[in-house]
Amino acid sequence: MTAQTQLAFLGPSGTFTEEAARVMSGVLASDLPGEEWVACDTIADVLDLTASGATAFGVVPIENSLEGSVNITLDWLAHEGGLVIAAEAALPVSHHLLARSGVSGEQIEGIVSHPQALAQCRGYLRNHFPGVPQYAAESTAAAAERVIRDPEDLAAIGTRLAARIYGLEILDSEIQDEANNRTRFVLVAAESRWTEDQQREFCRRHGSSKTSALITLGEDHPGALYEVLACFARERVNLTRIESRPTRRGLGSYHFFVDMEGQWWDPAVIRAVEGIHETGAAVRDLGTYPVIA
Ligand SMILES: O=C(O)C(=O)Cc1ccccc1
Repeated sequence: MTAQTQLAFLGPSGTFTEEAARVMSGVLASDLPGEEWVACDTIADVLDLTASGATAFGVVPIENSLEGSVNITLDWLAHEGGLVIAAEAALPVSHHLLARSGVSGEQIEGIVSHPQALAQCRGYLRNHFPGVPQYAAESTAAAAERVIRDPEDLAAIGTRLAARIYGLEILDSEIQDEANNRTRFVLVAAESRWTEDQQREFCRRHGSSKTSALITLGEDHPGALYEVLACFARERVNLTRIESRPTRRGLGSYHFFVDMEGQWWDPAVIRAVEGIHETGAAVRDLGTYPVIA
């Protein structure tokens, strides 16, 4: 099996990320490798494997409508480098409470899940399981696996599919605090193999496109961010998201993730990027890609 046929995702089987990968492979069809999918233990493992070329693509969560950014993903993209976004899908996320068969709600000694899932059910857990300890897992399906083998009577928050795969019962369903809970997932590929030509072809075949960039301001001065944003405004490039993350160079030092409508090679985007460089800021292309769901 070569890397060209492999897709890495946050596993084990039964995660939301796997669901997103399945939706992406349905839409992208022959453009995605169908032969071998690799379940990884952590988001960082998915990104490492894909950046190293061991797998052709990776799928990870990047943002949730209730909890905001998945910082591990953003920080990896900023600090490790070598990956670009090849596609995006935003999917509804419903959480369920899963326990071993025969274990009732009153017996639950702890709740385990991915931190984003615990956070998205914060109100429910406060009302129904006050004082019950919560444990973080690398994914919702890893949490379901833990419920099977842990000597304590734990419950996991996870997908219906995880309940089936791991033989757990659904104690309660749709327990997320907001009905309209959505998560954005991204398909990533190594920058060295996912060239601009491939990005152009992918967008041509799969429609609407969006561009992500990482902006690092130059020397600190009043209006530095304003000057950068003015470049987009001047060229009428519409931003759909701006998110700051620490650069790790000390308190008060940030870089900015920006999503925009349009393509990296559009004349207006090219002019905006040139203008940003003139302000002393650095801009890194994180990919132009189709939004498929
Ligand atoms: O843990 C999972 O199943 C994931 O795919 C990560 C995640 C967790 C919570 C909401 C969306 C994605």
